[in-house]
Amino acid sequence: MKSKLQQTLEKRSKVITAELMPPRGGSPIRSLKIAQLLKDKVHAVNITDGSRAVMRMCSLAMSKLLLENGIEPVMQISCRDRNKIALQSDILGANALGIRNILCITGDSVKAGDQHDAKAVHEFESVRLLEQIQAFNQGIDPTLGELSDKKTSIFAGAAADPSCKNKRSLENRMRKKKEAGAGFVQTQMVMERQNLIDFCEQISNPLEIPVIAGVFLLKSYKNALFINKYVPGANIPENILNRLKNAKNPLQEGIKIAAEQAHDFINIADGVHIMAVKAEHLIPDILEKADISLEY
Ligand SMILES: NC(=O)C1=CN([C@@H]2O[C@H](COP(=O)(O)OP(=O)(O)OC[C@H]3O[C@@H](n4cnc5c(N)ncnc54)[C@H](O)[C@@H]3O)[C@@H](O)[C@H]2O)C=CC1
Ligand SMILES: Nc1nc(=O)c2c([nH]1)NC[C@@H]1CN(c3ccc(C(=O)N[C@@H](CCC(=O)O)C(=O)O)cc3)CN21
Repeated sequence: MKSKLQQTLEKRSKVITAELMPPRGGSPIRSLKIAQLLKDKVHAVNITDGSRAVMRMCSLAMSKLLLENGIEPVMQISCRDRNKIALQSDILGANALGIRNILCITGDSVKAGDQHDAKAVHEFESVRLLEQIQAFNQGIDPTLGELSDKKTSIFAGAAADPSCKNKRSLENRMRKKKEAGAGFVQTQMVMERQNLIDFCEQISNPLEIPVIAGVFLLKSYKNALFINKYVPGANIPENILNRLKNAKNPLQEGIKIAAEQAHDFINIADGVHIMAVKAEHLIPDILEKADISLEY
């Protein structure tokens, strides 16, 4: 059975996804309460895997907990923390647990995080991870020819940054991801609409790969400066920084900016992915202000 995300993209309807960071502790209760708020507002909830190289509960466990609560997960897998045997076993385990969507990413350097002495593995990068999922979906065993206990059925996605200056390298990398089986692209937070338009027109549309555009809630001017400094690939421009700096209520201004972007980007791309770190409860408000919903 195909995931809701895959089915929606295949029938060319717009998708809405939201990002949820797993808990920093042993209890999922708080995160699940937030997930409940998103339940009927998005097609799927994306669970990060040690994003920014900061420790959190594993994406596999949190994705399974979402499934148990009737919410479709997109499990992120980063290649930073596990060798290929561990990555392979997590893919098989995710499939067995009913997780149908996996977002494959290379993973930020441990230097981006708060445990700089952690060992980075990086045996695979995003394209090799996608190739591995494609092989499992075809029933191919890494050493024995054929998987003895059935193939997997995973809808794999990739990340991309439409603001990447080197368009040729962006296109080459995207083509490799498509060839490796990527069925969708989730973008880095988009701050300049023209970058998204160019990416869709020049790269993703010709490759026939659907794009879910990243929208990131900036909670304040200080938060935007933090994101620019600590999130690799983030580049929040002057005009947005100034809006936050001059706003009487910066959080409301951030919600307004995110809503404007979501409203705009959903018509450029195939959907939007809303990220609101430590403020996921505000996602329904952003969607309402953007005037978009599941039936958009
Ligand atoms: N090892 C290799 O074989 C190769 C490595 N590279 C380099 O490795 C690095 C990683 O490249 P890729 O695997 O293409 O990166 P990736 O597939 O993990 O991510 C692509 C871009 O998406 C953004 N991103 C990261 N995490 C994201 C998330 N959770 N949601 C949305 N967007 C996110 C980042 O801006 C990133 O640059 C790059 O610097 C690339 O030039 C490039 C070619 C080959
Ligand atoms: N390179 C890259 N790595 C990522 O992990 C990533 C992206 N890009 N782009 C899309 C989203 C954005 N991500 C983010 C962005 C910000 C925080 C962050 O600010 N985390 C702080 C919390 C700050 C707060 O309290 O608001 C932290 O301490 O973890 C975490 C993940 C994860 N994703």
